[in-house]
Amino acid sequence: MSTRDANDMPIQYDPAFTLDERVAVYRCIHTRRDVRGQFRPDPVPDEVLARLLEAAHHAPSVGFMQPWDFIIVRDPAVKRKVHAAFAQAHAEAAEMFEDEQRERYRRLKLEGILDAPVGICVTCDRARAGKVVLGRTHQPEMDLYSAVCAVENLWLAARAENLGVGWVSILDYDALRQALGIPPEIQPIAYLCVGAVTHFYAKPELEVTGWRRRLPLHDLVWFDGWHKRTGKEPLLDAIG
Ligand SMILES: Cc1cc2c(cc1C)N(C[C@H](O)[C@H](O)[C@H](O)COP(=O)(O)O)c1[nH]c(=O)[nH]c(=O)c1N2
Repeated sequence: MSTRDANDMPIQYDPAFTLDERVAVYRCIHTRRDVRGQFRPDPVPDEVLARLLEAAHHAPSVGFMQPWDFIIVRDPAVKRKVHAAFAQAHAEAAEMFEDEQRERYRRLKLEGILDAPVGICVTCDRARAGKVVLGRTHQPEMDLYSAVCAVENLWLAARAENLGVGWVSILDYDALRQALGIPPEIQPIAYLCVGAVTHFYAKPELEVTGWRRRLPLHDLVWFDGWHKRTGKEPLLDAIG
């Protein structure tokens, strides 16, 4: 079998996923969880961390911009700075909810910054590929979305490595910049707590605690236009 196309471009030699591989990919997607309170202190070996970063670095990016950097946080003193930034934002956030919901918010565990053996901050260098970027000409925020794609790749790879990841976004960007020495022109995207876990929950914690339920996919699918559906589409039956 040729490994080059008619234009001499290299092609994938064995492109089809086997059934087992396909099952594994979907299992990874469906069992990935946001982990907050179940971290174990065991260090994450460098070769595993390297695989997670490779996975992140192979995410799609607008114009192949690869706008990300990855700050690895292991020093407890640095983690404490990030945690202080979280505590400040968390207190402010609680005030934004009303009455009974505020109390419920306060009871939620929403980060594992000090418990997780590693933190990874994913950032976005918005100027990395110059002023005019292929694919970003009309949607300037595409570089930010690209960095988020890297986060998701890392999150899924971590699940496949049996590691938990928790995204902490209850953080003021400038406070996070200060804690990690991130220059002002670099946009922090995600602070991720990463590590081995005691267990993965079967469902999102926000679902189990009654904060919010998973919406039926059936109600979110439309055809050939916003909010168009006859109700007889076989795809909707297939979704269930
Ligand atoms: C952009 C973004 C930002 C955050 C999150 C996610 C994403 C995508 N999530 C996790 C979020 O609550 C979680 O993904 C959903 O509740 C669904 O649960 P599973 O991820 O399926 O376990 C999250 N969780 C948390 O405890 N503290 C946080 O600050 C955040 N921030």
